[in-house]
Amino acid sequence: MSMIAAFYGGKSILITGATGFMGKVLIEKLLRTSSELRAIYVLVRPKAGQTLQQRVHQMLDCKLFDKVKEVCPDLHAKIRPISADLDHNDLAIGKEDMQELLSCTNIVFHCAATVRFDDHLRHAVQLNVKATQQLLLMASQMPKLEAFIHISTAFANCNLKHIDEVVYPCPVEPKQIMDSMEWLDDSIIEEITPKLIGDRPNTYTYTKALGEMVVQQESGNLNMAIVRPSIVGATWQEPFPGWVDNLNGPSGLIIATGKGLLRSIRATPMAVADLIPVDTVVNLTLAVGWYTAVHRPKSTLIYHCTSGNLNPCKWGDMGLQVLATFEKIPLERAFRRPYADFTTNSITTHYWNTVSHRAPALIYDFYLRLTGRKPRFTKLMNRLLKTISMLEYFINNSWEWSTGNMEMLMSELSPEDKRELRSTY
Ligand SMILES: CCCCCCCCCCCCCCCCCCCC(=O)SCCNC(=O)CCNC(=O)[C@H](O)C(C)(C)COP(=O)(O)OP(=O)(O)OC[C@H]1O[C@@H](n2cnc3c(N)ncnc32)[C@H](O)[C@@H]1OP(=O)(O)O
Ligand SMILES: NC(=O)C1=CN([C@@H]2O[C@H](COP(=O)(O)OP(=O)(O)OC[C@H]3O[C@@H](n4cnc5c(N)ncnc54)[C@H](OP(=O)(O)O)[C@@H]3O)[C@@H](O)[C@H]2O)C=CC1
Repeated sequence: MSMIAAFYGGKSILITGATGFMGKVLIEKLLRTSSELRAIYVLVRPKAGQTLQQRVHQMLDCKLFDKVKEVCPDLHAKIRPISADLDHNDLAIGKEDMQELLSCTNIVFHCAATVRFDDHLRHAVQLNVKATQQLLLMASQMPKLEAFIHISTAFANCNLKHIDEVVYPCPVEPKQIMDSMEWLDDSIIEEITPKLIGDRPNTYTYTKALGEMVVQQESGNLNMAIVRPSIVGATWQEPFPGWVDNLNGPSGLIIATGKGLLRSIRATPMAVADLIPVDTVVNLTLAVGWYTAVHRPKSTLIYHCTSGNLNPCKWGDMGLQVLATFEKIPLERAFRRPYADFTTNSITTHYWNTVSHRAPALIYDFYLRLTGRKPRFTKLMNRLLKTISMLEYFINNSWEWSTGNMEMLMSELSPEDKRELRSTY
């Protein structure tokens, strides 16, 4: 058994964001490789009319957990759902649940966040800043806590071209931002949001940077680390290649290309596409948890989980690979033959959006109306173009992330654990 997997044996682990894309892969890896762990507490909010037990059962029923069920038949017993809602200042955790979390938790992985780029600043601050502060307060009352791992994003400081593994201060202190959200009304917050986020593209990257400042300022004596993944895509190898469960980041646009919906996108083909498979992010995150607990660094270390300076790929190459893949393995019921190209200026982008996106959607919806069916392509195309407008910033810029801490961590790993992590770089 790997040194890292053995470390988690007997441990009680608290995961926020467990029902999310990364959270599911984190749980799967822990259960598959450290089945001797004591318990995984998952903070889950009741959603879409489902109880948290129903949500957890539905989560464990997905294909991702097929392999785990072979090696960890009692996986349902290992998972302890805890009702919580990070939209509430007290996280809406019941008294008894809170007592158990405080008394038992050895490791915290804080993955929960709003990852929407267009979230209202009030909500983004609540989830990505205030909830982090609340969890740090909880962690400070955990006598058995060995490590608290905060998942941020490599784009928290995307307003810089070169980003080191340090926490960069934001112009306004997180406490002032959180306090102002208590009394400003939504319309005023909307008015001042552009000034507050400054040269960051959205509330997501801004509030992830604020969350890092809270970790730095309010972690006290906690044994902390921050992991900054870049653009997280489908699984590379574990538990099987190609698993993804959302349309975020590249996934939605790749599928839209395969369906023949996306025909052109404004991108800089020579810009670095810093993509990282979700299982690599999880492997690094578990290694960070182990290293932080065992070696107890003197300060909060930040680890860039990025590929750009170790195994660079350009958007142009990625686009060609996407098209070649769909040539070989076409998606079912495609709207058109997959073909897409990059545009590099606003005029050609506007032209191709009209000719290749809006017009065909209008024509097809007209046909659907004529044949008595509900039109839907114009709405879908508008959403796709809105998504692209949000993502364009990230595919027309390049960043350089230092990876000293990540490479130091790799040097501390056993050959077996190193192989798991190096499989991607
Ligand atoms: C030349 C060849 C080209 C080949 C193509 C390859 C191009 C790849 C480009 C990849 C670019 C990737 C850049 C990513 C950068 C991320 C950087 C930061 C990473 C992080 O740290 S956080 C994780 C990333 N976060 C996100 O990606 C969130 C971004 N999304 C949003 O913020 C919202 O989805 C958005 C964009 C504001 C849209 O909101 P909204 O209109 O409200 O839509 P919903 O999200 O509610 O979804 C409504 C509806 O649409 C479906 N949907 C969502 N996304 C997509 C999509 N990308 N494509 C198609 N359809 C999509 C969704 O399923 C919903 O459907 P319903 O049926 O449920 O209504
Ligand atoms: N995906 C990516 O490309 C990248 C992600 N990251 C970071 O990784 C982490 C996980 O991201 P990812 O898995 O993609 O995100 P997802 O959107 O897939 O998951 C977000 C998780 O947070 C939970 N959550 C959201 N709001 C609440 C709430 N009010 N109360 C309780 N839980 C809540 C969600 O629960 P529910 O299921 O109930 O909605 C879900 O489990 C985030 O911190 C993100 O910033 C960093 C870099 C890249």
